[in-house]
Amino acid sequence: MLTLTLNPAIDATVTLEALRPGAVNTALHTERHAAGKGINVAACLADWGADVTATGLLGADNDSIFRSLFREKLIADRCIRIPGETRTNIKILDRTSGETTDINMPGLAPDAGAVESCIAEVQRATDIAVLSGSLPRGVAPDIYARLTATLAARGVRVVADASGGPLQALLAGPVMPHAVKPNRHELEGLVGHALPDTAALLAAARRLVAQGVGLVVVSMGGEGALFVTADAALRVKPPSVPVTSSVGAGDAMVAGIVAGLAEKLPLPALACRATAFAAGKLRKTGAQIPGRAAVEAIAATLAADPID
Ligand SMILES: Nc1ncnc2c1ncn2[C@@H]1O[C@H](COP(=O)(O)OP(=O)(O)OP(=O)(O)O)[C@@H](O)[C@H]1O
Ligand SMILES: O=P(O)(O)OC[C@@]1(O)O[C@H](CO)[C@@H](O)[C@@H]1O
Repeated sequence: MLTLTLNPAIDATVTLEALRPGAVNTALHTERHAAGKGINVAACLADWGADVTATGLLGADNDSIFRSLFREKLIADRCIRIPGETRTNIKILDRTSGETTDINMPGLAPDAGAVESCIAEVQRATDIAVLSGSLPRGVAPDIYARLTATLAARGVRVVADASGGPLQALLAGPVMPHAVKPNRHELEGLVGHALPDTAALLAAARRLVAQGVGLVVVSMGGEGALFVTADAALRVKPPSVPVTSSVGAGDAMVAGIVAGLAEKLPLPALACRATAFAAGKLRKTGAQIPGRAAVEAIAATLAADPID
């Protein structure tokens, strides 16, 4: 399996006792991780034991943290290097409220040649390709739609985790992805209005399925996720686990979906596995899951309940 991250990031996580805007805040602790949505998915899949390739666009001037991650987790590095530094995104963890504040930078502006080289790397995918995250400046919003058309024509299943214009363009495109994982906010952005309850989220997910998306997973943070196909709609409530950082929980869930699809799991088992991947990640900062046995143990405690 292969993941694409056109706009990766180094996540600088800053832990504070309590965030006070407008004041001098003294950090308790800081950590830096190689990240970005597709890189996070690759890291979780590698922890699961999957054979995974990461491609995307990395700034050549600060790629050592990514090289270390790829080496440590045995992820095949097919990322294109471009001049400059990969962006650093700030993640502020407030210990008192438990909330995270994200400050995401725009990232590098790659030239057309680098994007084309990256597109060529994506075409090496053989089974499942994960297209994740925002696009760097200057990249056309229909890139995920175009990639999906060429990948699907070769029988590669596309799993997409996008938002805004790239998600709109993907779902307006001629070929639907195999699976998408919008969070509540991303789905609201797509349909253009609030989705205040489960019934509204389910109706929006069903419209995407009717359009041809095989599996729509709507993630709802601490409220769990909906898993919707043409045949079934399930809800999985997350286990109650201590949350160190929810950054990348959605990416861990995407990794769990991919692992489930790769093994052709029936929908209830796939839904529990994806939720277990996310729960396993929550204990740690950075995209990582605790390993196969621990994730399977979490999944065994979960239930996928039909909804309608
Ligand atoms: N506070 C939490 N408590 C329990 N489970 C959580 C919590 N936050 C997230 N999860 C689990 O992780 C899944 C994905 O989370 P979420 O909906 O926040 O994804 P996301 O918005 O895509 O996240 P990100 O962009 O940070 O990766 C949820 O469906 C749930 O199973
Ligand atoms: O700019 P994007 O691609 O939307 O989001 C980037 C990002 O917030 O997503 C990951 C968490 O999902 C982080 O590792 C990273 O900083």
